[in-house]
Amino acid sequence: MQREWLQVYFIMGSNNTAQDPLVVLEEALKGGITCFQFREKGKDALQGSAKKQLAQQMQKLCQQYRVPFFINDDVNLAIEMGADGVHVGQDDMSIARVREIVPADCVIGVSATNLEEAVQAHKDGADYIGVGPIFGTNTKEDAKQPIGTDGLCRIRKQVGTLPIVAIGGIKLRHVISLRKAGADGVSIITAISQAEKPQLMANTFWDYNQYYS
Ligand SMILES: Cc1ncc(COP(=O)(O)OP(=O)(O)O)c(N)n1
Ligand SMILES: Cc1ncsc1CCOP(=O)(O)O
Ligand SMILES: [Mg+2]
Repeated sequence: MQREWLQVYFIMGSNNTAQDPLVVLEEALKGGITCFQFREKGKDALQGSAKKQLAQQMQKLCQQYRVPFFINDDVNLAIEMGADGVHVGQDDMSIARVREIVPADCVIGVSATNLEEAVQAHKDGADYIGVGPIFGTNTKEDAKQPIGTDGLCRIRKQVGTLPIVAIGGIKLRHVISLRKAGADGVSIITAISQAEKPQLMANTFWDYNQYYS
């Protein structure tokens, strides 16, 4: 995995926008997102073939723009579709089991909500960790307490050069301080999926990251 993939890591499912999610994704891709995660869960989330169809359409768009396509939670769907990566949390399939069943080149991302989980995910061989929530978020109902930029800093000090993406309540104004605290990039749902102009917003996230890189 290239660390740069984590710079502007956009996540979305059909319920994160009032618009056509494919239109929003294409705008975000035009704006320069560096990775995309399909996260279809929560209220009114698509199931079965409807979920798979949307995933396939999104994967195709990502391929057109040469942006890696990851899947959240659903490791079997990721394998079936040949996704570039899969993201699992503390309550999802174990890293060891995921590693056993995915192809060798499939990236495995793991969530860490605190220092202990981060250190354990590093030991267990995660390719990157998603650290957060950093700030308060309304997007994830079961989100843990925000750990702030300080929490991120403490984790960076314990995991060496392991790639880290920060997540949770992230807006443009947070990018520089999160990069300074040791994140390789930011993971965003609402700030892009509900932006008036998703392309412009994605592009500004990209600019801020370039400023730091
Ligand atoms: C990049 C990234 N980081 C963290 C998460 C959260 O994963 P998880 O804790 O499993 O929660 P859900 O997203 O499944 O509700 C993520 N999806 N992506
Ligand atoms: C999936 C996830 N994991 C921790 S916070 C979060 C939600 C992030 O969404 P937003 O960028 O809208 O706060
Ligand atoms: Mg999960």
